[in-house]
Amino acid sequence: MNDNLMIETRGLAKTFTLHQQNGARLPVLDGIDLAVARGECVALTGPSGTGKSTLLRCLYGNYLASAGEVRVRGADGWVVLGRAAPRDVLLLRRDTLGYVSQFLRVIPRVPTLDIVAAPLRERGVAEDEARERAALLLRALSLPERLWRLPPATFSGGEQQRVNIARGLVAEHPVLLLDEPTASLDAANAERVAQLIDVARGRGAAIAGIFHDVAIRDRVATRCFSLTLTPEVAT
Ligand SMILES: Nc1ncnc2c1ncn2[C@@H]1O[C@H](COP(=O)(O)OP(=O)(O)OP(=O)(O)O)[C@@H](O)[C@H]1O
Repeated sequence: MNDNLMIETRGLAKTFTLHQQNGARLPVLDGIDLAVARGECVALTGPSGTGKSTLLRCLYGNYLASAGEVRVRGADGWVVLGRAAPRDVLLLRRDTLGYVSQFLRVIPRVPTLDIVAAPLRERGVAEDEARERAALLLRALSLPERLWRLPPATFSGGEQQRVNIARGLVAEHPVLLLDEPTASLDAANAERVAQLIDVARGRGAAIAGIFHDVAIRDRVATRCFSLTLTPEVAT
């Protein structure tokens, strides 16, 4: 097996069962074999509704596979997400799997700097160092320093997205899952995020992401993984 592989899916399928719709079944992913190695940034591509976000959520363990499996290389070896104990999935998320969703989940009254530093503190990094590293990232993302002491609830969409990215990148997880990390950003800020993605790849992170903006995708992705509509959805 390739020593550099960090994520692997084998025959992954995901079908949603819609309980509110008389149990209607919606097949979204089928037979997905995806492998992402250290230093790669794989862009998930395909038309709307082909399951790009669903695939990312399966890789994070938010959605369980209907068939096949998702494996992630944790600190102590491979973990099969569907079979792992909840505690092991939490440890994997703390130490290995970073996820940057499109929108920041705002925690009332917590200042921006603490929101960004939290993943480091959860891993036992001392308060001062955690804040220093958080500040470095916020500076790299050009978030004005006057905002760092404020909770981000009232920030603009682009400011909130940069806080979210800083929080997702700060712990330098070996695997990064990025769901449209530049969707709300102007070109200059999108380029700053692209530079941070390059830095993460440079330290050996394995990255899978959704980048609707073709220019950004071409800028950051080392290759594309294309999804197509499953036959049942296409008809
Ligand atoms: N939790 C869910 N329950 C039921 N159906 C879902 C759920 N999540 C996603 N779907 C369905 O799965 C399909 C794929 O959705 P998904 O968001 O993964 O697509 P996508 O390729 O990321 O789309 P887009 O490019 O438009 O964001 C859609 O038809 C969606 O309605």
